[in-house]
Amino acid sequence: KLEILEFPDPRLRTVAKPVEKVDDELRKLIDDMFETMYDAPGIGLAATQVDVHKRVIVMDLSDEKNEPQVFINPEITPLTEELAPYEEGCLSVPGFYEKVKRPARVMIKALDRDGNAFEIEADELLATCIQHEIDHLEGKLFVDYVSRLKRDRIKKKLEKVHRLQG
Ligand SMILES: O=C(O)C[C@@H](Cc1ccccc1)[C@H](O)SCc1ccccc1
Ligand SMILES: [Zn+2]
Repeated sequence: KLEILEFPDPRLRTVAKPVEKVDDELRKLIDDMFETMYDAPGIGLAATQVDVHKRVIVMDLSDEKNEPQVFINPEITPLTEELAPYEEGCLSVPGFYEKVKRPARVMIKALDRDGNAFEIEADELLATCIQHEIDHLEGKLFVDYVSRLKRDRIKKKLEKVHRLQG
């Protein structure tokens, strides 16, 4: 299992670099990310969250936890101006949930775990989750979409928890 960085850790603000080579070493990272995500548990995880600054995302939205999806060097294009709200959480901001509005339908182009290019259209939870994960690769967190006041309160509460953990 890999350790998940927690807000306000400045390493979460790193902009991830594109993957050069989809090789066995990268596939080992991907497998470790899936193990970490399923254990958390979560439905998505970006490499940034485990302090690896490469453009790699893993996701599994299925109830049975048997539909793993990998997005390497993802590119996203909104397909509508319509925004859809969702009560988002984040494994890097444990215990906090805030309403975030994001484009309701997006096109995603990425490489899969074998390095093959693919393109999918996403809506609903898939659209929300992939946009949340791509934000991580840009060093952005869902708390960046709430007021400074709310964000500072969340920061103070988590800093206290981290102090108590020693
Ligand atoms: O990136 C993460 O931290 C994992 C996120 C992914 C996510 C955030 C917001 C909306 C959808 C997905 C979550 O912590 S995974 C936990 C979860 C499970 C079901 C629905 C929403 C979030
Ligand atoms: Zn997150």
